[in-house]
Amino acid sequence: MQALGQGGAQAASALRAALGGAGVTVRDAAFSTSASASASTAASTSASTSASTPTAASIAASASATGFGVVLCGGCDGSLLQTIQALALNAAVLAIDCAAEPLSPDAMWALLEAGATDLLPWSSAELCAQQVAARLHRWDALQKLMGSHAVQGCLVGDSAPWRALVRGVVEVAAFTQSPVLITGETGTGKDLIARLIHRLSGATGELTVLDCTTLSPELAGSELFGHERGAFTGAVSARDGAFAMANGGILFLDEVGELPLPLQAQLLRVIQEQQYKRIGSNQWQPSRFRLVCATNRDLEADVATGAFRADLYYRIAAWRCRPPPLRERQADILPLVDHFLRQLDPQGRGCPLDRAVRDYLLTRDYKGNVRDLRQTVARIWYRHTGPGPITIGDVPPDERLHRAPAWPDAPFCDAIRHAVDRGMSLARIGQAATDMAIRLVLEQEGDNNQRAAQRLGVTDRALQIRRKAAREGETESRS
Ligand SMILES: Nc1ncnc2c1ncn2[C@@H]1O[C@H](COP(=O)(O)OP(=O)(O)OP(=O)(O)O)[C@@H](O)[C@H]1O
Repeated sequence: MQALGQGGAQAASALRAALGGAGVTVRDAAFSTSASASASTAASTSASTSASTPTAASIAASASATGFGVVLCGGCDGSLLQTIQALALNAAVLAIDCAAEPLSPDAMWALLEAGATDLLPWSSAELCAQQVAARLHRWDALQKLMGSHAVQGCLVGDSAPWRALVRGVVEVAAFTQSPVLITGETGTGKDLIARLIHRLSGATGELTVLDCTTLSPELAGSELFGHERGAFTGAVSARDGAFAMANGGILFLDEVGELPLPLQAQLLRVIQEQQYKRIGSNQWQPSRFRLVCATNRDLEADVATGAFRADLYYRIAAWRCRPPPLRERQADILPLVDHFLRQLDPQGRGCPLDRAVRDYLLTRDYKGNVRDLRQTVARIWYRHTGPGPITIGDVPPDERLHRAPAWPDAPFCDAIRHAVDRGMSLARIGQAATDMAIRLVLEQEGDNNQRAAQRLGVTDRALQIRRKAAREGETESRS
């Protein structure tokens, strides 16, 4: 372990040189030296994200594309966490622990929570460079895939929770062979995600989809295992089952939570042994498939009650993902509306919406999530005729029942009444409402100032100033 201290700049410089040897292009090498003995050294891959703090020496370097950062940490303090937070807004950040004493687990978690994507211990410049290079190349490949038509053309959405989900899905699909369990409410895109996993997995075989709700006990065996001719009455010819069809590809078990217990046992055996027998045959047939399952049930609760086998659950849930419901990613509503309108338009151009329709679509409650939104858009589109934007009159009469209640609504009035009764001034009430709105939107947008400002209808700079004032206000009230 090399302590950075006063040698921080040299260590960063050695790493920078070694990164060149490991195939990473260092784009910028602006140093600012450490002010303290236990200096942190920050290396960022993007010139625009180079940052130095009073306790950090920094270099800026570049992997290949933009958007990667490497931060050498000689300790962990508030200013370093702020540096990482700032870098993480625009870059995937790799932190390297170069402290004389290894960072404590709490400090490591703090770095990850501040936005570091990964954390490595410092060993030597050469080994670190290889580790950094491997991660940057992976992140670069991941970023390219995320921007590819295969992903962008099918999964619409740019909100922070949606992007985090897609990043995880793309990574597990393209770089592992892990089974995937997709859980989530109806209409959140589980089926689309399964199809995306198949496209990115590099599997040569087909995507075989089996809806477990349609598996009747009488037919399930044949559906899964296939049968020989004459195996039972009505088996006039031999037939392949799902395990045969999925060989070399992906078996997608939709609504896996509905699988009856006896079939769960049979499925487990096939997964473990990677072979099966057709009904009416004694011969084992090999089948290698990747398993992707989806359900809107709480399978862990089903395991607890015994409705779902624990051993099967841990087999199918090696990697889990949960597409968030639409209410947790409202920023995706209008892009989805636009996508569906272009799909509906025979010319593929889509159609603008007037403000009232936009507001209606943004505030409506979508119990069926994206499917519900798509159907709503289709119903409005079919009523629309002639040139010009879609107007509020195009919303079908029965749809209007879903209109969100007028705002400010009763809970809002109650909250204000409560504040007034407690003797709050107008200025204090206004400030609290503004601070709350900012906090909520920043949470939803993963602390991205630019997107939050856009949603709140203020400039980037204005939001930064407000946030700074709020932080200063908090510090004052604490002291
Ligand atoms: N991110 C998205 N981008 C574009 N279309 C989407 C997206 N998410 C869902 N959809 C569309 O919404 C509809 C429902 O999606 P999907 O069938 O994948 O949901 P699901 O979660 O599998 O639903 P269920 O649990 O009811 O089977 C589909 O028409 C799908 O194309």
